[in-house]
Amino acid sequence: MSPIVVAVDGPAGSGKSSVSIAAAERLGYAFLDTGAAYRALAWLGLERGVDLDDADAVVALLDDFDYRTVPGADGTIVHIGLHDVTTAIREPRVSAVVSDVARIPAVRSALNETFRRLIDATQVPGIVVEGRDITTVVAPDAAVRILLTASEEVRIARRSKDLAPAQAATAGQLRERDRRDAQVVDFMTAAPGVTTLDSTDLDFDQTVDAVVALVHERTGA
Ligand SMILES: Nc1ncnc2c1ncn2[C@@H]1O[C@H](COP(=O)(O)OP(=O)(O)O)[C@@H](O)[C@H]1O
Ligand SMILES: Nc1ccn([C@@H]2O[C@H](COP(=O)(O)OP(=O)(O)O)[C@@H](O)[C@H]2O)c(=O)n1
Repeated sequence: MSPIVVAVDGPAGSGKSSVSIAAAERLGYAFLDTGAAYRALAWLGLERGVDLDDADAVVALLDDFDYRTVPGADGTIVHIGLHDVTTAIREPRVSAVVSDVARIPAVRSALNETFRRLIDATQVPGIVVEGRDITTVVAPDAAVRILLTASEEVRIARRSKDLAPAQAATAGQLRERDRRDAQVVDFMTAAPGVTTLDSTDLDFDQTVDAVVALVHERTGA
């Protein structure tokens, strides 16, 4: 049977990963972080010294992109081949170039196929899938579709808290990544049928509660 899909989109630092992981745990659902795959491909490109502005060269990386994920205690453990890249893909040097990889249409369609396969293979009743175009492109028929937002100021403050001072991403970097990503997919306005959840004035637990409540409301479960 197809799993219940909870699709969550939103800009950087809105809480998509952390809130989705906690909501999935409460619901007994699986969790899929689609951004991790874009980050892993960008990491591989950097590792191989590929010019990420060269779309053909980036697409060629897909032939040799042995992407594997395993659920971990704090989120997804990401491997490329035998390499554990879980931490490396979150580094600012990857955040700085991931949008270059994500803007290539052939990359998006290949990764979307992977995401749909992973969703179909879900062994539990549901899966929370988070990214930028899940409600609109990857799973537009999802039972629950949420746009998770928060003011830019709050998103930057939340994100800076996660990074070591030496790594602190500037407000400018986050703003620039959102600006470039928004040229490819619209994750700032809710598509028809998508519920906007603004977490600016909600704490973490309140945000998770709101997602779980919406899932119960929409699925009757
Ligand atoms: N409603 C909230 N209130 C306070 N902190 C939050 C809230 N939602 C998320 N956070 C925190 O903000 C940070 C960024 O969240 P994250 O899940 O990485 O965002 P995204 O995946 O959208 O980039 C994390 O430290 C997370 O724990
Ligand atoms: N569905 C998705 C998910 C991520 N992405 C790209 O992948 C990057 C990293 O996504 P992410 O979800 O890890 O980013 P954060 O919001 O966690 O910082 C984004 O900046 C986008 O360029 C995308 O294009 N489409």
